[in-house]
Amino acid sequence: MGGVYSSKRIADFFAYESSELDWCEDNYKHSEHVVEYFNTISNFFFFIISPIMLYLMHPYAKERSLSIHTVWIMMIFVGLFSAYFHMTLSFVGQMLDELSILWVLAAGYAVWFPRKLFPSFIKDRSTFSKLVLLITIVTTMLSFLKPTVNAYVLNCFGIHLFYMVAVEMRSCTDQKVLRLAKLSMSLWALAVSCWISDRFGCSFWQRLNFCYLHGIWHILIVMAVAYLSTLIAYLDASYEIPYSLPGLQYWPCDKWAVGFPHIVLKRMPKTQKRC
Ligand SMILES: CCCCCCCC/C=C\CCCCCCCC(=O)N[C@@H](CO)[C@H](O)/C=C/CCCCCCCCCCCCC
Ligand SMILES: [Ca+2]
Ligand SMILES: [Zn+2]
Repeated sequence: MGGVYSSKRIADFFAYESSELDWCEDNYKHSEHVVEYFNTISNFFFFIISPIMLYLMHPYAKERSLSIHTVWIMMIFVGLFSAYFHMTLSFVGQMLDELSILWVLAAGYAVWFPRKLFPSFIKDRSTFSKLVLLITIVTTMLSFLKPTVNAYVLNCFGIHLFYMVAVEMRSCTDQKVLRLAKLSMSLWALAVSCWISDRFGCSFWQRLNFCYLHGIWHILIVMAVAYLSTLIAYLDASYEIPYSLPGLQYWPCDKWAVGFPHIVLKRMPKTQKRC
């Protein structure tokens, strides 16, 4: 590790195009200060969707635990670092982008990983969260060893989440929940196809003069996370706070085919106890 990094100055790690990664979109096409213009501005969706999700999740987080808000607060930083990365294609940008994704995944696992799936030596969520923290710190350090593999490792978490949802849905009969699961899985599959196609099929897309698949991935993945996090939060609420009678609804209108999914608590026990 020392051999790779020691001969470089700090400024080199911040330099434009110092990352080994370069996405399919043409560099400096629209601005001399922004390397990949569409890939940069497509992160705008993180700044729109994150506050909406924070707002929609609030009644559930208030009842369950306010630490749940960490996930969508950290997603704002993912958008920020991702925009910085595509603006500069710098090594620091790449690491900030990838490590912020790692830490948001860690936050998600710490707050939502089902208790019934905890390893047998773990008794409560607080111990599980400490274990997640330890693994995340070690993984953060390992990520500097071979930065080019980081993105593939991160995508493996997507596969794990997909698998967990598929297993959970096998015993589910609620049509609203099944629909949400199908939507999140389809969005994720579409997003990953765009990511892979941009990475490995660039010459084909260049011939078609359409090099925007990575930007489209940004938009689809943030939507997939919005759908998935609500689904997981709903399953969590059904196990952990069943007395609050959680239900699923779409915002702004439940009858529309598309919208932001969120949890409604039909009974607010904490408030009732005080009366
Ligand atoms: C029980 C656990 C619940 C955990 C829920 C938490 C979900 C939040 C997870 C991840 C956030 C993803 C953010 C994507 C950021 C995009 C930035 C980006 O484009 N970076 C690229 C470089 O520009 C980089 O190459 C991308 C690397 C791959 C990242 C893969 C992330 C996995 C996302 C999992 C999404 C859920 C899929 C739903 C399945 C049903
Ligand atoms: Ca490029
Ligand atoms: Zn990106």
